[in-house]
Amino acid sequence: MKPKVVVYRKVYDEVLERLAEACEVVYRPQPREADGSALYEALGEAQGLLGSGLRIDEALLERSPQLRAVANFSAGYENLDLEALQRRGVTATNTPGVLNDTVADCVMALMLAAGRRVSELDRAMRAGQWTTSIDEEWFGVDVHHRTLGIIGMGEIGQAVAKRARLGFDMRIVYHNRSRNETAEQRYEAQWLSLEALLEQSDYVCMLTPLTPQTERMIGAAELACMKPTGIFLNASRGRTVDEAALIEALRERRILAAGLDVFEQEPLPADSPLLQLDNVVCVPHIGSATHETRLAMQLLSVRNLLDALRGETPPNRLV
Ligand SMILES: NC(=O)C1=CN([C@@H]2O[C@H](COP(=O)(O)OP(=O)(O)OC[C@H]3O[C@@H](n4cnc5c(N)ncnc54)[C@H](OP(=O)(O)O)[C@@H]3O)[C@@H](O)[C@H]2O)C=CC1
Ligand SMILES: O=CC(=O)O
Repeated sequence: MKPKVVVYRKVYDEVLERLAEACEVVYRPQPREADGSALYEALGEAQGLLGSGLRIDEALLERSPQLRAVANFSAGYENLDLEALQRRGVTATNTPGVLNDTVADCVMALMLAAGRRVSELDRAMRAGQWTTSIDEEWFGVDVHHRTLGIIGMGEIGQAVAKRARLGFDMRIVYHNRSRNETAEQRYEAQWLSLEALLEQSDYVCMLTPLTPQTERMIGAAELACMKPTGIFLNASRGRTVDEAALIEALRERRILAAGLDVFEQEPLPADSPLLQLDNVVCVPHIGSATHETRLAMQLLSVRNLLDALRGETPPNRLV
């Protein structure tokens, strides 16, 4: 008998077709902000679960006694309670790697847009404000030859460092718990303490996973270490930053600008002060959101799930 697999997010047809070759597929796509309750009835007989973002913890596992494998199609996996999964012998996987270049492109877009004020000036033009030749009021700051500080020099961090070093002649500094020799050799990246990185960088980019150690790693004290001309970028998770402190620093112009792909609450509430600040460029968590990359992530999650259900070790096993 084919194992029953519940898919809880919208996926490409090709993904459903691939799954259906080996599994009985129950397709229950629900928006990311839904609480999962519409899914619960399908979970009773599920042996596999595929999607991203749903909190998978003891309470959900309690409802899914047959579950053997959980496949996240995302690099981040803070939605998974790995200890609970391990206790129950459920294999869990994510999809790192295939999205590195796409997320790094998005980080560069945020860096360029924040530095050169692309969104703000686009809004000004549309409002009919370009009436005379432009002066200093609309000038931005350079990206090339500046210092980029990457907090979390992992797979995506290195893809950002490559673009910044080889394409924009930037100096790369980074902060990890351990040294990244590849980044040091390939991109002349220099390890710094967090404080030194914040003090020396023109652009600071957050790219750690969300963990108990990185939650609110950037708060008022850290933002105060940044240059007043510094630009803060976040493509990790919103909760790695104290968003209220960031808003305050941007509002008071204690830092110059920010480029944000991720937010404490997603979707970002329409009344968020971030949306009122001209020195903020926001995009709605689109780091990996191209068709090619989303399909690659989903197909990798299918491979992970099928391997796990066959009793083989999947390429991206977490537990
Ligand atoms: N915006 C988006 O759409 C996307 C966002 N992401 C986010 O980016 C994150 C990173 O992805 P990826 O590059 O693949 O992950 P990696 O695991 O390859 O890299 C994470 C890096 O963070 C460092 N790190 C972890 N904990 C700490 C800490 N406490 N202090 C300092 N550094 C730390 C690690 O180094 P060390 O262990 O030495 O400390 C590692 O170098 C994901 O977890 C996800 O949250 C991912 C994809 C898309
Ligand atoms: O945020 C996206 C991810 O892949 O993680």
